[in-house]
Amino acid sequence: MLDARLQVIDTAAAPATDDAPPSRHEAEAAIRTLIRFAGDSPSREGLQDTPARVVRAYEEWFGGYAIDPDKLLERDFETAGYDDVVLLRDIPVRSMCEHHMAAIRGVAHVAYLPNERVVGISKLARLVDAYARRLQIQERLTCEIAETLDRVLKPRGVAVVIRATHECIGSRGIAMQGVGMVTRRLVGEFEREPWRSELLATLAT
Ligand SMILES: Nc1nc2c(ncn2[C@@H]2O[C@H](COP(=O)(O)OP(=O)(O)OP(=O)(O)O)[C@@H](O)[C@H]2O)c(=O)[nH]1
Ligand SMILES: [Zn+2]
Repeated sequence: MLDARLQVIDTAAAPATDDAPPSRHEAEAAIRTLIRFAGDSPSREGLQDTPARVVRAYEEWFGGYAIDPDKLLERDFETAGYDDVVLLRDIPVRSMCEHHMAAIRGVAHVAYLPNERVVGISKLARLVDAYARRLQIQERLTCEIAETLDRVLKPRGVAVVIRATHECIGSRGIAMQGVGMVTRRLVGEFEREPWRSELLATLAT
């Protein structure tokens, strides 16, 4: 009995390393701390369920860590002779900036030049989402999408362009709404003419 009690106390007191995933209980306690930091009371009726809701929301916003992006591209198909650009436009980007944990919202355009194999277009949108739903800077998000598609599918070229607004600029700090950031990563034949100009012209329309 005493041993069991000591064990519980020991576990609770065990120092968590920075990288170890916390329990749900610890995550909810952290939200209660932030509510108090904001100046409100976590025991107030309207806030009582908020820590559990926020933790559930985190599981959605950061669900990308549980996804293996390579696996998304595992199933491919023959091109059936198609060798021109495949471009999926306006894929919604819902991410979080790693500096402020504030929302990044925008769209991604993902293009590739097939090399005998193509993937289902939903997989391109899933690939964007898998990397977006992590703590990100826009530059890394852009590169990770392009490099994964290049490495796994091995097409002749890959291009990823992201246009997004950052809530950390819109609602705090410099507090400027509507400032857009554009990033792009061109790989393989898209780095060179004629595909480079063709792609950029297509995206401008
Ligand atoms: N390059 C890049 N910067 C980003 C991104 N998201 C946010 N930032 C910037 O990251 C920077 C962090 O700079 P710090 O000076 O450490 O943070 P801060 O004091 O909150 O900066 P301010 O936002 O200028 O008040 C800020 O300039 C943000 O605008 C991103 O995706 N890419
Ligand atoms: Zn930020």
